[in-house]
Amino acid sequence: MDGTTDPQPRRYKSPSDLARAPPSSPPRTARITSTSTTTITTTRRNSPYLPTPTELALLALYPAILLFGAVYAVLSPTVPYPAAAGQQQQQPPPPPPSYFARKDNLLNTLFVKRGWAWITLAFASFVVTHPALAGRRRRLRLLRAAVLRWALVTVWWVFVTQWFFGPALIDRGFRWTGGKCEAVATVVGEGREGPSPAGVVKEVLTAAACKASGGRWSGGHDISGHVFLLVLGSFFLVQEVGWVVARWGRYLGEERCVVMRDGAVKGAAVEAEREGGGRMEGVEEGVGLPVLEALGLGGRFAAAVVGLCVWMLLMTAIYFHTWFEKLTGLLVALAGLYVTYVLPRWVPALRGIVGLPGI
Ligand SMILES: CCCCCCCC/C=C\CCCCCCCC(=O)SCCNC(=O)CCNC(=O)[C@H](O)C(C)(C)COP(=O)(O)O
Ligand SMILES: Nc1ncnc2c1ncn2[C@@H]1O[C@H](COP(=O)(O)O)[C@@H](OP(=O)(O)O)[C@H]1O
Repeated sequence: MDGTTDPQPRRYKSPSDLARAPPSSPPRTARITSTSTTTITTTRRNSPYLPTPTELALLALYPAILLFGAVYAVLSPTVPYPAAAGQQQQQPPPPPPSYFARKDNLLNTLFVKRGWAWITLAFASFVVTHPALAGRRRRLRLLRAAVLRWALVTVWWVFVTQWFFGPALIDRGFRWTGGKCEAVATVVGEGREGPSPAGVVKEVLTAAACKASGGRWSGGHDISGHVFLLVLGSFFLVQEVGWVVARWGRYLGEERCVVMRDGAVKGAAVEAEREGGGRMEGVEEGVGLPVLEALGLGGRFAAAVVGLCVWMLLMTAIYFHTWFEKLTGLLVALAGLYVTYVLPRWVPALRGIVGLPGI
């Protein structure tokens, strides 16, 4: 079809018409159609302020898993509900209803408890080996931005679970909501060991220190660290691997949109090409490859790590915490993901530093 001879009145807006619209306008579903004498490519314009439809569909899996776990825990006769309630009673806890309800299950001790190291390893093996990230100039630029995004999510993981200028945010949140370390049996440490009356409150600032001193961390809102880490880590890998492979193999007909410095809204690839970095020069083509092959070894390793995260998230959803603690774990992870992957789409200065995966 020749785009120059169109007797019909125009039913669509041109890219420049759409770009001129104020950035605060509601998410658009208009189609941008660019024509040449030989091909027509159609791209859906998405809001730069929100994840794309595919990203939203993937993100929706997380609350769906948490909801499924909560419903399963209520309906299953073998799962005591709420699972965390056992921690609040003096009696010995009931036997675990399944292997994965045990805190010492192998996947928990070897995978989740070292979760950030696994996620980092999967990410590193993908970015170092995947052919889509080849090409001299491209490689350096893409690697630098990818490592900066890794640093951003890693800082968020550190602040939330490990250290935030003192106790981590999870520990601070627990104390802000009235939580305390109660002595339950014996006091260990400070050179003495002996019985301590149950219920005595000890001045301890972190869950780990409380546990180490033989106390029980109780009374506050305990954001689920597992839900936080598993959501943050798995979606980080989905972003870093997914966009690179999807663009390389042209699996997705959708594009992330970005706000340019002049306020115009454009497809992310258009911006990259303008700056001379979007074309995959010197990069082996991935079009037509089955997805498993296109992922490469590093991508398959990352996919396996994502699979384990999803499985362990389901186990946490069924056997641990209250639904509200799991919900806050999810929200805190989503906040970090938004800042790393969506904020740069509408803040050009930030995009100039951390870039977008695959662009
Ligand atoms: C991306 C960088 C590219 C550089 C390439 C270099 C290549 C390096 C190759 C491999 C290095 C892999 C090791 C990287 C280390 C990165 C730093 C770490 O992640 S070390 C920390 C490991 N620890 C964890 O992962 C702990 C995870 N656990 C938790 O956060 C918590 O236990 C919990 C939140 C899951 C639960 O809390 P709890 O109180 O209930 O236990
Ligand atoms: N999927 C899972 N498998 C095993 N244990 C889990 C788990 N999810 C959460 N837990 C345990 O439940 C407790 C609270 O988890 P979190 O706050 O990280 O979500 C932690 O116990 P411990 O801290 O005693 O190991 C953690 O190990």
